[in-house]
Amino acid sequence: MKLAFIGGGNMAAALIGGMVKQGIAARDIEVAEISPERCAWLKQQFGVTAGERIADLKAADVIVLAVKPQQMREVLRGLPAPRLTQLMLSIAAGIRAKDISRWLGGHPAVVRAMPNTPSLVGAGIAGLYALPDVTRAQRAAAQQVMEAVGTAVWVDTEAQIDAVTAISGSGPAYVFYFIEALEEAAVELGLNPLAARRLVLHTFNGAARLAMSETVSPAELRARVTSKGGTTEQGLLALDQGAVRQAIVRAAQAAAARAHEMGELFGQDQ
Ligand SMILES: NC(=O)C1=CN([C@@H]2O[C@H](COP(=O)(O)OP(=O)(O)OC[C@H]3O[C@@H](n4cnc5c(N)ncnc54)[C@H](O)[C@@H]3O)[C@@H](O)[C@H]2O)C=CC1
Ligand SMILES: O=C(O)[C@@H]1CCC=N1
Repeated sequence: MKLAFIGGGNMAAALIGGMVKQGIAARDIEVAEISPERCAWLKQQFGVTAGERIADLKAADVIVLAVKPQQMREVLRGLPAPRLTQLMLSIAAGIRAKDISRWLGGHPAVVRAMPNTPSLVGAGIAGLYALPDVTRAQRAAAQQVMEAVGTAVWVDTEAQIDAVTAISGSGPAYVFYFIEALEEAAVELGLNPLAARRLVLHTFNGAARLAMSETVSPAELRARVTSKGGTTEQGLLALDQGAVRQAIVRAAQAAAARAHEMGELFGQDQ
């Protein structure tokens, strides 16, 4: 499968890096990226072709739209739309499939994907949504692209892509935030920064792996750590006093609301 990326920023690099690591040939990936420095970095890092534009866009089986939501309209309006028939796979937050289709002169083959940056290490999770006229083969191609770097799940309504954006698209940032905070605490408690990082990262990795391997709920796993009258109980009490659970729920709600808002703001024609 030949892939053309439009935009070679952070998320595109996570996808491309993950694909190359999984054995997808770098010669099958071409990137259109307006920053010459970024092009040089992409070439050097992954061995892919990168330049201001894609020499033969028609030759790509899938075109991955990986620019910022606010750039999408202008970028799509600049494509030779009537000559393009292949699948457009947009990873942009908020931007609706029908807007992408309209900006491409009524292009029917649009799939929205919401990946995340752990794709770089083959541990991504992506949500997928297809316009009704997307063929079975095109749906399979979209899924294949995302599964090259992790797992993919189809959602039934486009609004659910905003939810996926808030949970797993933005999610790694919430996790990194928690990691940063726990590392800070470790250092304040007297551990050296190197030891702090190792303890925290292994704790996250171990807890995530345990949760994925067990059939019991995270709540049950938490209960198994929490000895009556012990240390964890005091730690969790402080989290509850700080309303951390509610803050996490609010964070996801705020991210989903912004995804919806970006769709409204950047999906308009002027
Ligand atoms: N960063 C993340 O974790 C995730 C990002 N996304 C989506 O991916 C898209 C890209 O996000 P990031 O990679 O984070 O942003 P970014 O700013 O790192 O990447 C955007 C890239 O597009 C390039 N660009 C701008 N105009 C262009 C044009 N006309 N032609 C070619 N390249 C152009 C920029 O130079 C930049 O390198 C966004 O729509 C975002 O919503 C989706 C899931 C996760
Ligand atoms: O922050 C953003 O808008 C993008 C979408 C999901 C993750 N990053």
